[in-house]
Amino acid sequence: CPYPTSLLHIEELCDSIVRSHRDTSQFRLEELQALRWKLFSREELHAYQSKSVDEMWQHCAVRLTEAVQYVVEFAKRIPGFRGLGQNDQITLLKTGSMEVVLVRMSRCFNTENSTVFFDGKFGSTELFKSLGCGDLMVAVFDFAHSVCALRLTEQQMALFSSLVLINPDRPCLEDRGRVHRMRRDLEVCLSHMLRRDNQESLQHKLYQKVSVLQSLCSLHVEKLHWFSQRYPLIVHSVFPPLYKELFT
Ligand SMILES: CNC(=O)[C@@H]1CCCN1C(=O)c1ccc(Cl)c(COc2cccc3c(C(F)(F)F)cc(C)nc23)c1Cl
Repeated sequence: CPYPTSLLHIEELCDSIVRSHRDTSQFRLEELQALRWKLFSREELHAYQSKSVDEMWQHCAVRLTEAVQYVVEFAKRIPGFRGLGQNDQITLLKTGSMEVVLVRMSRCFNTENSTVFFDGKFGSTELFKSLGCGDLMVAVFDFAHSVCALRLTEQQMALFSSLVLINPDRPCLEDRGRVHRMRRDLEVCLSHMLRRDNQESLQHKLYQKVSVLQSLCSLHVEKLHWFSQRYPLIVHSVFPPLYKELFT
């Protein structure tokens, strides 16, 4: 059959996704590099650790919601996303936005001391002790570390993020075929870019990361559910509406 997607279309698609990622990445790499040795003092660490569970969850939820909003903006700029039905857009974001937040967290991770950028400085898992879910934090840090180890360029990160979002296997999609066609074009983009970067070996590593992400995020949703059971008021009153819409 004729090659359905012209090379020009693929190059344009790559460029627009890289541009969207750059315009919606919340923190510029240069900023994060400049701050990477700004660590929390023992007093600051102690202050976070003495916060109550609900206070710390609330603190994180505000940041995660802000990050999700940047991911929503990124998704809206992926060519074809706005052409999907409203329900399918919500379905893809409901399940994929936290996964992209996780992928993006790797940009804010310092593998030399296993710290992540949070509240303006870099902190270790110790910082999140009062959340009461050490296993989730260890999993979040390990994943960020493993993505960091791939040393993705911003272009590769952009395409990887779009592949995480445009997933035709998500449950209850109405027009699965349309998502599948978008996904196929993005896969052609990624392999085109990796060939150009002479890094084809990265392809299967990235697809492996996608499956790790899905298991990790089901753990997250489970934790979030546990938290909303224990602190229903917080989730229903304080959690910003988008967060509630996407994660409850
Ligand atoms: C540069 N900073 C960042 O990128 C992140 C994302 C947006 C803002 N932000 C942080 O400040 C941040 C950085 C690192 C960490 Cl470990 C955290 C805490 O992360 C979480 C605490 C509670 C629940 C989390 C859940 C759960 F369970 F809700 F799905 C899921 C994810 C993935 N992270 C959770 C946060 Cl909130």
